Parts: sequence; structure tokens; C-alpha cells
Amino acid sequence: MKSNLKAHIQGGQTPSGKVRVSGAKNASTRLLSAALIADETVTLNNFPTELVDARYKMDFIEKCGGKVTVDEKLESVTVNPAEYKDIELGDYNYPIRTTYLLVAGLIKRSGIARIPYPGGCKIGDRGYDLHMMVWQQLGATVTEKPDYIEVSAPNGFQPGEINFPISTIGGTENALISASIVDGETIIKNAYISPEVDSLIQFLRTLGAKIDVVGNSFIRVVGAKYLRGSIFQVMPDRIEAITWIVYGIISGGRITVEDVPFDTMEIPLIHLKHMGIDLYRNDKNVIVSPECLTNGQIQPFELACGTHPGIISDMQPFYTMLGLHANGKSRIFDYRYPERLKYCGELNKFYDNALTWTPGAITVEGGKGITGADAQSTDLRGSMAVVIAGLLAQGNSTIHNVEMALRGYNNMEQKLRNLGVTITVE
Ligand SMILES: CC(=O)N[C@H]1[C@@H](OP(=O)(O)OP(=O)(O)OC[C@H]2O[C@@H](n3ccc(=O)[nH]c3=O)[C@H](O)[C@@H]2O)O[C@H](CO)[C@@H](O)[C@@H]1O
Ligand SMILES: C=C(OP(=O)(O)O)C(=O)O
Repeated sequence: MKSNLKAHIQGGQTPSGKVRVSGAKNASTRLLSAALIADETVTLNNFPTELVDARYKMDFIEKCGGKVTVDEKLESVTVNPAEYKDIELGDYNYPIRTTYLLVAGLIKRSGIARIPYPGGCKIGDRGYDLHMMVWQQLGATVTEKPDYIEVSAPNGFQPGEINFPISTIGGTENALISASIVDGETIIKNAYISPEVDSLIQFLRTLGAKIDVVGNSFIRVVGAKYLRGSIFQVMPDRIEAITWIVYGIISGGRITVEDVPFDTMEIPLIHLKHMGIDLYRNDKNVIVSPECLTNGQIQPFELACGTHPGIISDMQPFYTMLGLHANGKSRIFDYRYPERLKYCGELNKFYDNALTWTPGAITVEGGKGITGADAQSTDLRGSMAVVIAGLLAQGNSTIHNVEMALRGYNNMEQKLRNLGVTITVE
């Protein structure tokens, strides 16, 4: 996978045309891992095949003997996990977060799993102790080696009870996949069921796992030794959808965003309405144009990012972008990832220091001018935010390490080209 990529951007380009939201990063990469516990072939449709995070995961799976067939045209990925086994790799350097989900398939076939330490965006404290707790509650021994985490369960995972002290998406996903290979009942308490976790549950059911959900945080899983194959559709990416919608609004362009998962983003969209943005929409698509600004301007706002169904932290930088283009001072709080702030320093290079912050709180002085800049990518969403700033600015910009944005935006350059906007990535 390429690194140190630079995006050269000529500012002042206005988008026009259509952009289709791809399958969700935070669903597809989880389903790809879950496919590894099946005993038959799994096909995932609407798969974001060019997503850098997905490619890293495929690389690990193939190095461990799994077969992955990618059809870019059909946006489909087929996984044959029959030969997926624990192998000691020379290199465990994978910059993705959900490496812990690769464990269950290895335990199923080898009784041992050696996996890279969880990487992902540096957006503050991101522990993995609860993942170790999941494996231990299912009877495994966990050892933190210098280069990898080793999970050992020679007789496979055993039924157990997992009680999360905090709401964790990653932990819930790990518990669900791990419990699905257990021939017995596992209880998961204080689970966190986001739309992507819900789609993982639907998928595991198609393999043959029995999963009952009570309320929104108690889950009973009865797994099975033999799990069927499946053909499954990846849900559209709600973070990508909000990204394009916000880009359409602040650019003054005319764009149609297709395949928007409206039912997973009701509250994020209500906040747009409160800013005076009235979108034209039908069941799956939304049209964004200058006429959506009922007052001709974005109204300043105050909002908090946290857990679903609210605005999730990954959407936070795009609300900051809205604040930068609003008519006055806005405040954005993030109680989930209060240190997700580094990108603000990069945006300040474009917006004449319009942003100030303390942990968990960003103040935005809207309406300043925007000039081109040389900016760093600090994290996935921050990288996309500075790309958008570069496109809107007067003058030229260079965005360093733009591969971070490509971790989460499938076919980004092509999608921008379809909107009549060019960036050069090299
Ligand atoms: C798997 C998944 O969909 N993860 C999402 C989740 O990341 P991430 O996996 O980090 O988030 P979790 O929901 O698992 O964790 C939430 C909180 O629990 C903490 N924690 C988590 C696991 C653990 O073993 N110990 C621990 O202390 C984390 O540090 C964090 O403070 O939120 C991020 C920010 O919105 C999203 O970008 C990720 O896509
Ligand atoms: C932070 C993100 O991803 P990850 O958890 O994979 O680092 C993100 O998608 O914005």
C-alpha cells in the first residue's frame, strides 16, 4: 500500500453532478473479518473494493491462507476461508483498527491467533483491553508479544458472559463474532448496537448463529461449530454520505448524493435543518444546491458528537466545516473522542485561525476567507476535511499523507472527477 501520498489541489472548483455513496467502511471491513468464521464461501456485495483499509485486511487474510476474490466492476468480494490458518508473519505492521476481529477465524481453525496490534486513527486514547477481556471470558489465554497479540484457545472458545464497562462498538463486534463460533450460549451485556453492528448481527444470522437482542444492549448468542456461507449486501456509508452533503452545501455546488442511508442518520440531518439547510430528497437520494440554504446562509449552531443515534465522532470534522462557513460563532463538543482535534490546526492554515479548542470543545468563528495552504493529514476524516478546504480555497494547496483519507473514501479521486473537480494524487 502506498504511503506519503500528496494531493495537489487547485482551489476554487465548484462541484456539479452525481456522487454515489459506497458500501460502509465500518460495515464492510467487519463483515470481511466475520466471513472468516464461515465453513463455506461468503460473497459481500456493494463492497468498497478500493478502500485502503479493506485492502490491508485482505492482505492479512491472504497471507494466512484465506482466498479473497475481488470484482471491482461488480463491487463484490468473495471470501473462501477454508485455508485461513494461524501463520507467524514476518511483518505485523498494519495501520488498521479492527485487527482484533481477525482472531475468531484463526481460533476456529488453529486454536491460536497471532494478530497485529490495533492501529487506526490517532484520535485519542483507544485501548484494546476490552478485546482481551472478550477472549479471556471465552476461555482463551492472551499474551502481548513485542510484535503481535497472541490468543490461545487450543479447544476453541467456550461459552461465557461478557459485561462491557463502557459502550464499545469494536468490543461488541468482537464479542459477536467470537461467540458465533461457540457451540453454546454466550451473553453480552452493555453491548453497543450501531447500524453497522446491527448489520453484522444480520450477517452472522445468515451464517447460522442464533442471536437474540433485548432492548439495545443485551445480546444472547448461540453459535455453532459449522457455519454456512452467505451472500450479503454491505450497507451504504453514513459518514461518507454526510461528507458529500456537507461538501455540496459549503461549496455552493449542485450535486446529487445517491444511496444515502437516511434511516441511520436522522439526528445528523435534523441538525442540518436547524442550521437553515433544507435538503431536497426522496427515498435514497438527496439534491444539494444553493437553494437549500433557506436564508441564503448557514446559521451558526451548537451541537455535541457522541454515540448513535446522535452525530458520531467520525462526522465531527464535517460539522466543523459547516461552522467555518456559517454566519457567526458555532460550538462543537465531542464527548466520545475529546482529543479528536489535531485536524483543527491544519484547517486553521486555510481559514485564518478561525478555530480555537480545548479537549472536547471546538469554537468556530464562521465566515472568514479561505486561502490555499500546505497541510498535513492528521487522521482519516481530518484528511478529507483538509482536501475539501483545498478545493474551496483561493489558490493552490498541497495535502500530505492523503492516503489517510483513502482509508475511508472509496474511489475518492474518481468520485470527485465525476463531480467535475480534479485533484492530483501522487
Ligand atoms: C469498531 C468500530 O466501529 N469502531 C469505531 C469506534 O472506534 P473504537 O473501536 O475505537 O471505538 P469503540 O467503540 O470500540 O471504543 C469506544 C471507547 O472505548 C475505549 N475502548 C475500546 C476498546 C477497548 O478494548 N478498550 C477501550 O478502552 C476506546 O478507547 C474508546 O474510548 O469509534 C470510532 C470513532 O467514532 C470509529 O471511527 C470507529 O470506526
Ligand atoms: C477513526 C476512524 O476509523 P478507525 O477506527 O478505523 O481508525 C474513522 O473511520 O473515522
